[in-house]
Amino acid sequence: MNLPEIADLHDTALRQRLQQRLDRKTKPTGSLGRIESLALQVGLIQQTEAPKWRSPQLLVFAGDHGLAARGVSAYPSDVTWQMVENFLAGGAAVSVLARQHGLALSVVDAGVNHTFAPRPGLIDRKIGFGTADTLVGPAMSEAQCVQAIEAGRELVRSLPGNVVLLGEMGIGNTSSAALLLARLGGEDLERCTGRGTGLDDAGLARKLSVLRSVLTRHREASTPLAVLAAMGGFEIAMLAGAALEAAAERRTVVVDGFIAGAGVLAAARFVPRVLGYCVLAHRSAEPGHAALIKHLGAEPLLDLGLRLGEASGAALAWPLLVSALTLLEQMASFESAGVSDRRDKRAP
Ligand SMILES: O=C(O)c1ccc[n+]([C@@H]2O[C@H](COP(=O)([O-])O)[C@@H](O)[C@H]2O)c1
Ligand SMILES: Cc1cc2nc[nH]c2cc1C
Repeated sequence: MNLPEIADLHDTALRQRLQQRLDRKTKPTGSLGRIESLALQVGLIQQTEAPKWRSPQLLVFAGDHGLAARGVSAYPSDVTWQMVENFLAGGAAVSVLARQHGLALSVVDAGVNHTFAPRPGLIDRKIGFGTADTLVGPAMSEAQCVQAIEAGRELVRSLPGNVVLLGEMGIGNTSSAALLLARLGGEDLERCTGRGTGLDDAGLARKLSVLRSVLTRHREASTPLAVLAAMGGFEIAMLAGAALEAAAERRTVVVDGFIAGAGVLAAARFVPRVLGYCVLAHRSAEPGHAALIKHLGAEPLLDLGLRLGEASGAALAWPLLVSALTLLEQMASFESAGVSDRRDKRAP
């Protein structure tokens, strides 16, 4: 597989200049908290003291999962294609948020078990009509997995802009994400597995038992590609490819929730530097996300109890990303505003 080169972000001189620029703004040092580290990160990604957003692209990768037939989700697989129709018709949460924030929304058919009529906003990169049942064999062949990663890369290459917001849709994909986290992150499966779309206690116990058997079934899969092929999904592999290409092109990568994060974890097992380009939009209510966030090494922007997916958290976080760069650009400095930057020596 062809993997892209991703530059490191260790330009210490630029980091210092960005930090100085932030520190000269009319505010107590560091008082804009996470917004400041965000502006600094994006400045390093864009290699400038004056970063700007251009043509943000909201991408929702959709795919079906053979394992869904095992009762690991509260909803049937048909919801995947039905929600894709809803995204395109403008009625889903992400459609509303994309409209509200003026974000270009593309829905990518990575492998939904349905044939869609072509239309604007729908990108056909179908690898298959859903993955195979990972309990009986690999979800996809390694060749299909490479095809999905490369399709994600090629897709980003074809889009304008310097920031992508990545999300997904796929009934059963919290199972894939949990399995990837367990195997690629070395976490206990119990810590990685949650209720997804809303399983009850019995459903959660069934899901855990199915996933335990899947992990045993694929205990021999050792390379990141083998693991992703065995237990991933078409939409997850394609999202991983999109993240890799975006980082290689110095685009900022805004990562939605638990499943999108698992895609980025897989991407990081191929090229670790991808993580420096990622902004985690939010902390998902799916319990495995806490462990995943540790592996991704970044502090999420929002913590709203979201567990929807479809890039809705990324779209909700977007105004914060806009604010970070607008503040860096437009806030007055102590000098320009004539505000004293000396701390009061009388303070204890
Ligand atoms: O992004 C998240 O953190 C998240 C957490 C729980 C569920 N989801 C969404 O719910 C679907 C997967 O849930 P499940 O129960 O079918 O595995 C899929 O379409 C995801 O977009 C998403
Ligand atoms: C209705 C519904 C909408 C979703 N959006 C993302 N995952 C979803 C799962 C369900 C079930």
